[in-house]
Amino acid sequence: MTEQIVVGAALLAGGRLLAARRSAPEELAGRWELPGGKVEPGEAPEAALVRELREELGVDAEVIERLPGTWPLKPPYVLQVWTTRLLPGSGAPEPLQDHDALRWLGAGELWDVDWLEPDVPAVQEVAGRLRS
Ligand SMILES: Nc1nc2c([nH]c(=O)n2[C@H]2C[C@H](O)[C@@H](COP(=O)(O)OP(=O)(O)OP(=O)(O)O)O2)c(=O)[nH]1
Repeated sequence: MTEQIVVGAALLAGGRLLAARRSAPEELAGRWELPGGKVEPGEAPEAALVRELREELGVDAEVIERLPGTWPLKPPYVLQVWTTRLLPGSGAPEPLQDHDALRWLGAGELWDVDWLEPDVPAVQEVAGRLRS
């Protein structure tokens, strides 16, 4: 089966990471993730990220760089993560779609939320960057 990419955004601002709490489906609701979603056919992953951030959070963002790693989700999906930042003039993120809460987490707060398991290595990678 061909892998299908789910893109996740490590949205960074002022040394903090944005975490989003899923509102659906039932088995994922209440768990925290990096905002993002499925790449559409013919779409570049970076473009999918920008689109998903606009749809889900109402923000204008840009992609900075890919975090090393590809993490398995429910087949055929795999998670890949990019650091991103808000563009000047963007509004603040709001939980418009798929989420019912957002939190900006500082370096010492990254593990205060119940991340979906596949996100844990990505958040560890971000943790190293926020400390340095
Ligand atoms: N967006 C996102 N999804 C994640 C993460 N970690 C993780 O296990 N997932 C899972 C949850 C979902 O089963 C799947 C992504 O689906 P999604 O519902 O976010 O995708 P989408 O916005 O494109 O929605 P749809 O087209 O299916 O309605 O990957 C993560 O950090 N971000």
